[in-house]
Amino acid sequence: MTVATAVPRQQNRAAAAFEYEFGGPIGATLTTLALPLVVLVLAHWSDVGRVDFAFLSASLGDTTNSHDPKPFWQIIRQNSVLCPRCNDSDSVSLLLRCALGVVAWFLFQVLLERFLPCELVQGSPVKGDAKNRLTYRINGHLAFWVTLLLVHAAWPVWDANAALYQFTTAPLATLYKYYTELAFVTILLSAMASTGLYLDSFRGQHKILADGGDSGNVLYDFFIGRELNPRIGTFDWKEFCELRPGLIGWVLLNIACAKQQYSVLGYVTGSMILVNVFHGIYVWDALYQERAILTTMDITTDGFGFMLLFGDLAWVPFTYSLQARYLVKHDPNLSAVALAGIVALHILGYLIFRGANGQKDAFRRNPTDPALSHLTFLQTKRGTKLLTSGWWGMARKINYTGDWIMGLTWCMVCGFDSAVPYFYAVYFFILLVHRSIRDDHMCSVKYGDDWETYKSIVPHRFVPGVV
Ligand SMILES: NC(=O)C1=CN([C@@H]2O[C@H](COP(=O)(O)OP(=O)(O)OC[C@H]3O[C@@H](n4cnc5c(N)ncnc54)[C@H](OP(=O)(O)O)[C@@H]3O)[C@@H](O)[C@H]2O)C=CC1
Ligand SMILES: CC(C)=CCC[C@@H](C)[C@H]1CC=C2C3=C(CC[C@@]21C)[C@@]1(C)CC[C@H](O)C(C)(C)[C@@H]1CC3
Repeated sequence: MTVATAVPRQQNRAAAAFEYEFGGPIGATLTTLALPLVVLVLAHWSDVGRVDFAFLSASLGDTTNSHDPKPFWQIIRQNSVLCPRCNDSDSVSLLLRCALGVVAWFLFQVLLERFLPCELVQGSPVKGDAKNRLTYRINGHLAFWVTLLLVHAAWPVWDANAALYQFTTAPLATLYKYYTELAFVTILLSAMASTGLYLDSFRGQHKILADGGDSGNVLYDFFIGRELNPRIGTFDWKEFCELRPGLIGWVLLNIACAKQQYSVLGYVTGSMILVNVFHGIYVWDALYQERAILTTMDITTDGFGFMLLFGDLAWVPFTYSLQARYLVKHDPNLSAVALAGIVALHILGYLIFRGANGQKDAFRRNPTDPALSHLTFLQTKRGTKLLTSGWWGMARKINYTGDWIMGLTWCMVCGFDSAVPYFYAVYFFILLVHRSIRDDHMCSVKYGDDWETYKSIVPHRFVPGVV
């Protein structure tokens, strides 16, 4: 059987047009402009608890917004720093305080990454070159716990003897109060950082470009990312941004929402506790398994551009915490039986997610691991093996299915009174289907006919025997 030799795009560009994704330059540009607005509109909708366009009309945003300061769009419309008639000193100082807070948060996580004890782990061969492997500092799990400890202990000491919900007046409630403004500032700084990384990828010949990030179109390359592994010394921008400030910030925003709910209702609801536990487990798992990210497509294949940087720093913390923000003022009053059923479904999703990702990561790290000796695989011309039994014999992307089931339970725990919390389930479904198509294409290029053989052995993508 002859195997088609995949020719990297650069060598092949002269022969064929560049293979754009995400709708090419126009799609990438529209996405770049639209996503930040989606973050801010979702922050408003989760606060008012419904799909609401009043802030677009003459009437300002929801006047029942109990938290102060005003929602972002009211600042925009009322002499904010972005308006020529700016004379509201409050909005200027607020946005500046938020900018300082976001930068301080990022640098705090950098310090933890740099100075906490770490394990040095080799990444996958860069673009398949076995002689070129990067070293990563793995200490995200420790950074997670050190952050939570400091955030809750560095201010008035949290009285461990107090009832579970007798929170101190820690600044987490402030974090919630400035949520929308923090999102706006984070988006702005992400765009600035993306621009810097984009321009930096033109400096020096040592830069290794991602296959998909060198189209020559400035708008597309800015979105998708030119450089594969942007680094400052041993500091890896892509791995750091994907796992630290955004994920850990997400947990802090959730806790801030729980504290805010307590200050509004006088107690924390079962749904709010569950959302914090579900999301906390998800982030903890990602950091506990930090090394597993080194074999994912974001690290091995995708460039680091606005999409990933904005996704890591703004989209994840401020969109993934929507359920917690919604629950601050909207208690679905779910019964214990309903909550127990949601917990059972979440456990099922987690077992599939962790089982599949853990099996593939262990197999990639050591295919001869005795614990995996019961599994069958396809030896490919590329040199790597493809699992054809176990989780990866059931469906080609069963890890996505487990992840989506967990995401669905995050929505369900908010009840069924509003569509707003279900944004995540819809968005995530679209993202995972699109991602599976991208990965299928990349594996087809990597493995040629062997990938077709694998697909004949494992014909279904998400649900065994179904789809
Ligand atoms: N919460 C969120 O927003 C998101 C979560 N995720 C989650 O991240 C996790 C990782 O997903 P993702 O990064 O997309 O990549 P995957 O973990 O799905 O890995 C895909 C790669 O695995 C390898 N592979 C594919 N099939 C096999 C097989 N049968 N045996 C061995 N290796 C195989 C291939 O790489 P190679 O052969 O070159 O090693 C392929 O490119 C998923 O659980 C997903 O749900 C992902 C995106 C967003
Ligand atoms: C719409 C938009 C801005 C898209 C950008 C996509 C990013 C939000 C996601 C791309 C891949 C991601 C991963 C995770 C979070 C979302 C992004 C950045 C992840 C860190 C979540 C936790 C998981 O355990 C994970 C480590 C497997 C996962 C890696 C991919």
